[in-house]
Amino acid sequence: MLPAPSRPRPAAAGPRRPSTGTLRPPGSSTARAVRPRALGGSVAPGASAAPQDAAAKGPLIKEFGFRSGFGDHYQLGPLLGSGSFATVHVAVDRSTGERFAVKTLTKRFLGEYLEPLFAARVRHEVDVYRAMGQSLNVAHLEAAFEDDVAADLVLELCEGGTMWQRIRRGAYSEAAAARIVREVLRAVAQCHAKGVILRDVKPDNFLFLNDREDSPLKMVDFGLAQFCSPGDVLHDRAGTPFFVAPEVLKQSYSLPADVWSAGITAYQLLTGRFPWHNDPDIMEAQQAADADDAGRTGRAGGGMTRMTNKTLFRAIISSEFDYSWDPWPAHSPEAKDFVQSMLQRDPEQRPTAAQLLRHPWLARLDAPSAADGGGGGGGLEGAPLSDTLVQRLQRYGTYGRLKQIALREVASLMLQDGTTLQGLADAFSRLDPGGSGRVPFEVAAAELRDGGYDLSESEIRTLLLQFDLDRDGTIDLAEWVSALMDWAKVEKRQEWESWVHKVFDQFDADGSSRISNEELARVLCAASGDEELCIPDAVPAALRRVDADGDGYVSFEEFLAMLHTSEAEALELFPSRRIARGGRRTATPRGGSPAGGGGARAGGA
Ligand SMILES: Nc1ncnc2c1ncn2[C@@H]1O[C@H](COP(=O)(O)OP(=O)(O)OP(=O)(O)O)[C@@H](O)[C@H]1O
Repeated sequence: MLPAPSRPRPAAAGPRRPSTGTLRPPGSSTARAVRPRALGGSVAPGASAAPQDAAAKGPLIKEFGFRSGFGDHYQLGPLLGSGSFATVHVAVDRSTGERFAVKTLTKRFLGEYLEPLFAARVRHEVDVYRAMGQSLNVAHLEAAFEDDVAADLVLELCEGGTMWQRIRRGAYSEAAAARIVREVLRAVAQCHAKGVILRDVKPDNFLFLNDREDSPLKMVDFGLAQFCSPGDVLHDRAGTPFFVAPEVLKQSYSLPADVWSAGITAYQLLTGRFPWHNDPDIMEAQQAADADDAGRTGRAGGGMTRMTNKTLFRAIISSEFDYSWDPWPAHSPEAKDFVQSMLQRDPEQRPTAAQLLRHPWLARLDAPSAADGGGGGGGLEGAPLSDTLVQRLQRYGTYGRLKQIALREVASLMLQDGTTLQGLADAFSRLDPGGSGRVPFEVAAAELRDGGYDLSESEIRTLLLQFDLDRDGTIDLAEWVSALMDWAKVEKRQEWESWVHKVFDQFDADGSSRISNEELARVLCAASGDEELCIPDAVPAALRRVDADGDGYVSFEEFLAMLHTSEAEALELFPSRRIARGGRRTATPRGGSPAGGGGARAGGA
C-alpha cells in the first residue's frame, strides 16, 4: 500500500534557478555538460512562458471543463519530480491498481477568472496531449481532472528516468545514440504533422518507460507547445537557452526550430558536449565562472550555468561549430552529416523531422526489416497488416474522437455498399472465426501480446481502447475497419464525398446544414457511458480542432476538412514495435509482454 501524502500543490511559479549536472565525454577529463532548464520557460527576461497569442485570443474562463473527483479514482503516491509549473506524483487507479503519473498544476486566478496565460498554457498542454493520441513516443494523457484549486493530468508513468540522466552515465555508442535520436525525431515529426511546434525539445523532456537498456522513450511536458501550421511564423522567445535555435533568438521562427533543438540533443548524445564548447568567448566565460565558483566553494564545475545568456546567444548565432575534435573522427560520416544538417543556421536549409527519419544514419538501424518505420522511406501502406498494425493504431489515435466516430460511420456505409476493404474483413474474420461479428477485447489484447510486438500491458490497453468507440468491451467490424483503413486511399474514391455527406446529415439531426453544440454532444457522448468521454470540455475540445471559422458550429466544409488524412501523417512516423523475426528483447518490461519472435495472426491484409 502506498503512503497517501496530502494533495500536493506546487509553489507559485517564479524564475527558475538552473541546476547543474556533469558529464565526462570520451577523451576528455575536463569537459562537461550542464543540465539546462527553461528559465521560467523563456529564453529572455520578460518574455512570456505561455502561448501569448492564444491567451490574448482565448475567452476568460473560470474552469477547464475537465472531470471532477480525482481522489475518488486515484490514490496519490510518492513524488516523482517537479518543474516550474507543476508537481508530479505516482497515482494508482483505485479500481485496477494500474500506476500512472499525475501532473498537478495549481490554478492561478485573476479575480474570479483563471489567469489567462496560465489557462492558455494548461489548455494547450492538454490539447497537444490529445492531438498526440496514443502515440507510443509520448507519455499519453489518460484523463484530465480539476477541482477548485488545481488541474490534475493523469499520464502514462515513465519509470526509467530522463534521457538527461542516462547521458550523464556515460557516452552513447553511435548505434545507441541513433536509436534514441530516432525516437526524439518521431515525437517531433508527429507533432509537426499535427501542426504543433514543441519549442522545448531537450533531453530533460524525454523519459524512459522502464530501466531496460532498450526502453522506449516518451516525450513529456508540452507546456511551451503551440499550434503552428507550416508557413506560420512565431515571434515570442520561448524555449531553453542551451537548446534554442538562432531564429528563435531573432524572434521569427517556425517548425524548423524544433529540428535545431533535436540537433543539439543529437550532438550531446554523440559527444557529451554542446557544439560551441570550444568557442573562445564561451571558454573564457566558463573559466571565469569556474574560478569564481572555485573561490567560493573550493570546487570548479558549475560555471557554465552562470554564463550570461548574451555570451551563449552570440555563440548560438555565430560560433563556428567544429567537427574535427575527438570523438568526431571516430564517428561515421553519416552521423556527422546528420547532425550538421540539423544544425544549419538557415532554417530553410534544415531537413524536416520526417525527412531526417529517412536519413541513411537512421535507416541503417533496421536495414533487414522494412517494418520499423525508420528506414525505407515509404510504401508502408502496402506492407502486411501485421507489420504495421501498431503504427496504424497510433495514427488513428491522433484523429480525435469526432473524426474516429465519423470514420466508423463511413466504414459502416462502405460495408453496406459492399465496398472492398483493403483485406481488413479477412483479417477480422481470423480473429472472429465463429463469425459473431465482434472480437472481445481480450482476444485482441492477446493478439498484440503474443503476436511479436514489444508493448507494455498499459500500451496494449490504451492502443486497443480506441478501437472500442462505444466502450462495450468488444470490437465490431466497422470499428476495426475505421481504425486500420488507409483513409488517404479511400478519400480518392469518387463515392467519398457522398459518404461524408451522409454521415454529416446523420450528425446534423435538425437538418440545419451545420452541426451544433447539442448535436456534437450527442455524437460524442451519447453512445458511451465513459465519464472521460463526456466531460464538459468534450464539445469545446472538438470545436477547437474542427471549427476553423470559430462560429461555434461545424459546417460541411469543416467536417470534410476534418476527415481529410494528410500525406504528412505517414505510418513511417510511428514506431512499429515489431520484434525482428527471431529477435529477442534483453528483458521483459514491467508489466510488459513476453518477448519473442513469430508472426502476428492479424496479418495477411
Ligand atoms: N509521465 C511521467 N512519468 C514519470 N515522471 C514524470 C512524468 N511526467 C513528468 N515527470 C517528472 O516530473 C518532472 C516535472 O514534470 P514537467 O517537466 O512536466 O513539469 P513542468 O512544471 O511543466 O516543467 P517545466 O518547468 O519544464 O515547464 C519531470 O522532470 C519528470 O521528472
